[in-house]
Amino acid sequence: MEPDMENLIPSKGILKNEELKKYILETMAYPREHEELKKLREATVQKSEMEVPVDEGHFLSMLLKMMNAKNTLELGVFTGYSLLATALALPEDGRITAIDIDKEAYEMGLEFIKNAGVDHKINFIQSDGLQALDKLLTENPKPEFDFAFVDADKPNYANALERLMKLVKVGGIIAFDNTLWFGFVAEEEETVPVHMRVNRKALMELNKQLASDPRIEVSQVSIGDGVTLCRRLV
Ligand SMILES: C[S@@+](CC[C@H](N)C(=O)[O-])C[C@H]1O[C@@H](n2cnc3c(N)ncnc32)[C@H](O)[C@@H]1O
Repeated sequence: MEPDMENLIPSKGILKNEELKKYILETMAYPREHEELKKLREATVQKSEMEVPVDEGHFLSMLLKMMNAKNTLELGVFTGYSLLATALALPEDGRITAIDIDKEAYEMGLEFIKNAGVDHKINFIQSDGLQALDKLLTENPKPEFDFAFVDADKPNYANALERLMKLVKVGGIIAFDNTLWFGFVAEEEETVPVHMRVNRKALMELNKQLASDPRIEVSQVSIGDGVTLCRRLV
């Protein structure tokens, strides 16, 4: 094995053409990025590059507005880039239940969410994701969410799906982030950095499962790191 295969951190996202990535960001994404999203992104870069890319933020915003989404859920908040993009897209009386095991990162981003004037839409729950979903199901077993964005631990995506099939309304959308995992889902395992193999395997299994699940309509969107939209049919 190559010595750097253990720790290699590949370029973010599935688009391998750096010039095209730059073109998309510079012509369309950055010019329309909300000022507080930009500040949040710049503050976050110093911590890690885990947030959704700018063009994906626009995509989520457009989708939420097209759906007239009002009540949404997010699993995996980090410093809150996708959360702030969602909060800005929802109407004044919109509501987001945001779950993350890590409160410190959320609190770092909260300053920008407050400056954007949308913090009143957010109910942050510090918890393990599946535990929080189980609690929500016990408290209110009726489906209540229009949209759920899943961006937490990848090996639990399939477990989250089963809970979200009960929490998201029929006709609502469950969106899974990173489903193309840097493009590694289409590469041989030996070429994948060792620390990225567990997630690759989990996401490949999930993609297979989603493709044949009759309870949902699916669309694999090749943006960012791959987003799979699942529309609940039954
Ligand atoms: C990729 S980041 C989310 C990025 C975020 N959507 C954004 O746009 O900035 C993944 C997050 O999932 C959280 N996470 C990981 N495992 C979790 C678990 N079991 N339960 C809840 N949150 C978890 C991590 O703490 C981390 O903040």
